Amino acid sequence: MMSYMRQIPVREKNIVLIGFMGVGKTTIGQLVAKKLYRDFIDIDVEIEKNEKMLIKDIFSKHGEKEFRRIERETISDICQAKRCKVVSLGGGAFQQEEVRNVCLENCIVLFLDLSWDRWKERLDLIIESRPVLHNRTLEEMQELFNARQDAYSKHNSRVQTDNLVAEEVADYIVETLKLGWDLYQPQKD
Ligand SMILES: Nc1ncnc2c1ncn2[C@@H]1O[C@H](COP(=O)(O)OP(=O)(O)OP(=O)(O)O)[C@@H](O)[C@H]1O
Ligand SMILES: O=C(O)C1=C[C@@H](O)[C@@H](O)[C@H](O)C1
Ligand SMILES: [Mg+2]
Repeated sequence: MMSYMRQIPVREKNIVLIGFMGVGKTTIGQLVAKKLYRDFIDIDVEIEKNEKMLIKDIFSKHGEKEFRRIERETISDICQAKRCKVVSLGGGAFQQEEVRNVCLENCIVLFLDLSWDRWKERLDLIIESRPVLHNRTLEEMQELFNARQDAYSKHNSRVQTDNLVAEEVADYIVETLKLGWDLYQPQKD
């Protein structure tokens, strides 16, 4: 018997924002959702709601490995079960192959790209609530930033955000969507 792949129509696909911590996934995701009249889901917020704990407390009480398990399952469930959402991932989520696969198979994955020099200027805004940055020197943060770029390169489209405020990035995304995406199909792992 023939089996058919269940195809999700492009306009119903969730839009997933990826990129390093602090590039603006949460801020811009909220704006894009509003402009497209879609619901917004922030995976970090979802995890904190479900676990009734702050992420930094999950890290300190249960460790990063357990956080990554919860993160992977949360993303997998949402990306397969939901449609028409704007979803912002946490900055480390795309390091996991299973997360990359479920997002790229079911959603439109959009990479928010920010240069290291611009990122450094945001450090004070985010450091307190991002346990992954704690106890790291600036050089070690840069190593992490560089090491993660390979995973972020698996996307359907990229926005360079260095010279744009959040509202401008969101407008750019919405305009591009209206005009029709120029989507790449990244190589599978
Ligand atoms: N385009 C932008 N220009 C200037 N500041 C921005 C921009 N986007 C976000 N910010 C600021 O940078 C900080 C981090 O943004 P945000 O929390 O949205 O990042 P994130 O990518 O969701 O991080 P994480 O991966 O840790 O969840 C916030 O204080 C936000 O106001
Ligand atoms: O980049 C990371 O590894 C993280 C980013 C945040 O969004 C949170 O998901 C958590 O603090 C880990
Ligand atoms: Mg965020």
